[in-house]
Amino acid sequence: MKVVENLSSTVIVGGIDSMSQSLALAKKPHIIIATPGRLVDHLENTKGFNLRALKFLVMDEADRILNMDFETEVDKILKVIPRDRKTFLFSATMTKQVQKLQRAALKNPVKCAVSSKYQTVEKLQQYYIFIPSKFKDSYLVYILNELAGNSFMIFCSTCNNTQRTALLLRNLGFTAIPLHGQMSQNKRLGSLNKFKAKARSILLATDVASRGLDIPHVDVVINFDIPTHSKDYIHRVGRTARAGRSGKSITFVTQYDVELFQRIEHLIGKKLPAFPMQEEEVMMLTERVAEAQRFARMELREQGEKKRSRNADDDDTEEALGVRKKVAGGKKKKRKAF
Ligand SMILES: Nc1ncnc2c1ncn2[C@@H]1O[C@H](COP(=O)(O)OP(=O)(O)OP(=O)(O)O)[C@@H](O)[C@H]1O
Repeated sequence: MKVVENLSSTVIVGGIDSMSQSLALAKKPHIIIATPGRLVDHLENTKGFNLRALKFLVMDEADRILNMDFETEVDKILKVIPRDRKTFLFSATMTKQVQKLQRAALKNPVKCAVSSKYQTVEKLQQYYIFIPSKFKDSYLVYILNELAGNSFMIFCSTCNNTQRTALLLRNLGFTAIPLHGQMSQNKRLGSLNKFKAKARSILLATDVASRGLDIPHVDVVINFDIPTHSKDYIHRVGRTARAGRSGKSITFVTQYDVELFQRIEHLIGKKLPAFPMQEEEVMMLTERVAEAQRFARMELREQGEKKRSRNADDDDTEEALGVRKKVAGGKKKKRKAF
């Protein structure tokens, strides 16, 4: 209780404004919320800043932080904080590898779990579709039309595919916006805010958005590219059906993804039903989709060239040049366009 009463300030250390962060840290805040890399940067470069008085270390999404991706950063942080502290690890999925957990340097650890196996919430209706890889885009458009009126998060495996798919959908009149690691912090926040404010109904993202985002109005999660690590499935579908609400998830399974999908079903201990579809209706979309694919490729190329020539990050599809107009005859079409 004493700790809570004494809390006077919190600093969030993320993004790139290092100077204002340094000023905030100089005021000796009680709570610092940071990514490991940014924290190490301040520990090494911000005069007078240290963590010698630290009492509590909290790792949210701990399995990710203890992963080898953050090895150097976490090791550096653990070296400069007191051994005598309380450490809390949180995550919907936790690594079983003792070796990794040992890295958090726990003493007499206590584990609290809401379930002994990985479970998704009851109000989440989970489906899969088994389709040929070459028709993925057409099936996506079909599903978006079928479930029109909902808010969607669509997960792709690469930044490039996220950007391409966003352009494709925009060319077809959907209000889609991308979010991925090749976008600047400002652009990412911009995308997120437009989606949060319901100004855009489709957020396309890499796994950068699979954890931690709490946007209550997400109705449907689509795994357009199946997650390679099955635990990521749990985090991705957890973006919908939050806090007692209901939601849907649809996982695209192509001829190349069967094994990964079986691993997901094994992990969640469930056999998923197929999402009902009218194949003939999907096939009727292929021509329009092929045209939009062609323009999306052109836009992607134009954006790449613009970026190279200006060396700027021009990564928001909303700034795509006039190619979209050529598809839509200069007018922005409404959703459920066909
Ligand atoms: N006890 C509660 N009663 C009602 N709503 C709650 C309660 N606890 C949390 N919530 C709400 O549930 C939502 C999800 O909470 P939170 O983002 O903390 O979950 P989480 O476990 O960190 O999720 P994840 O790590 O998967 O992103 C939030 O909108 C939060 O306000």
